[in-house]
Amino acid sequence: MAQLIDGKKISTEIKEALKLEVAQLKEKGTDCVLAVIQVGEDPASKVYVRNKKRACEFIGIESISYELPEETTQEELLQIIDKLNADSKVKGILCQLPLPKHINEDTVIKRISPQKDVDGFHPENVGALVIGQKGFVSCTPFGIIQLLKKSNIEIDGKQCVIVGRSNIVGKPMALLMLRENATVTVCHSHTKNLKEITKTADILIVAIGKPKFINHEYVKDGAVVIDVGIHRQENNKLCGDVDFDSVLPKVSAITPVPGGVGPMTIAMLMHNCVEGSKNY
Ligand SMILES: Nc1nc(=O)c2c([nH]1)NC[C@@H]1CN(c3ccc(C(=O)N[C@@H](CCC(=O)O)C(=O)O)cc3)C=[N+]21
Repeated sequence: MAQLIDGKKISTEIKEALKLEVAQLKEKGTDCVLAVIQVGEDPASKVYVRNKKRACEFIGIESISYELPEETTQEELLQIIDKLNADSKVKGILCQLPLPKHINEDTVIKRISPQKDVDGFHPENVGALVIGQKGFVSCTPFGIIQLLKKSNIEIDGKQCVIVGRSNIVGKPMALLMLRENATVTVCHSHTKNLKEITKTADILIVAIGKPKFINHEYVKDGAVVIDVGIHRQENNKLCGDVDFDSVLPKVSAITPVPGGVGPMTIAMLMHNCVEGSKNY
């Protein structure tokens, strides 16, 4: 029987530990304050932002939200970021992606102070990850490492295949798995013979943004499968990039959607906020 990797449960344990830590920080006079900026009306973003605020409330992190209209100019957004950078009370700044097309995401990410960049998207934090220095690590890949460790899944020496090479998941994921001594292969839209490569994976991490793309033909017997995708289907149910029912008989462990990677992303965001608050 395959092991179901319970992201909901593991994320709750992490949040409970953080709650204690935040209370201790408060006693010492340090408040954790997270600023969350959302521009426009993307419905999926709204759900995620709501979940983040809930997590903050649970842990005792104060969240300040900025819900800005779609027409907000880049200059206006940068001014808000400058103000938050300068506000010593604010320990973390998160600007929900994607941003409207008239705003340059790279410019916005760069403007957030690396010391408050709890998403780990700033080039300084990404660079720190590359060379193994301290810095904020992107929450989704960081959460996946925690899921594997807390599920007692060995990473050292294992063959890890990552499908997807985005800046926020695929690339940092590859670096983190490398740091854990896995042998890492990154596949993407130009990869030839994808199935043959994914079938070599002891640990297969899928972040491609296509519903149920990975079926049993892509998976080796006994593999561990981590599904980063999240899609709302016509019947209103959520599914991932992996065809869960198709691969289930083959895998030794797998993350469900929902209740797998998603809740861990939020838990690691909270972790980063608390870590960031300690630096003040
Ligand atoms: N600056 C920035 N930082 C992010 O971390 C960021 C972002 N932009 N843009 C979008 C992605 C996506 N993301 C998710 C967070 C929580 C769930 C989550 O809670 N998922 C639940 C279900 C949620 C639901 O009901 O729809 C689950 O999988 O169980 C999913 C996805 C954060 N992102």
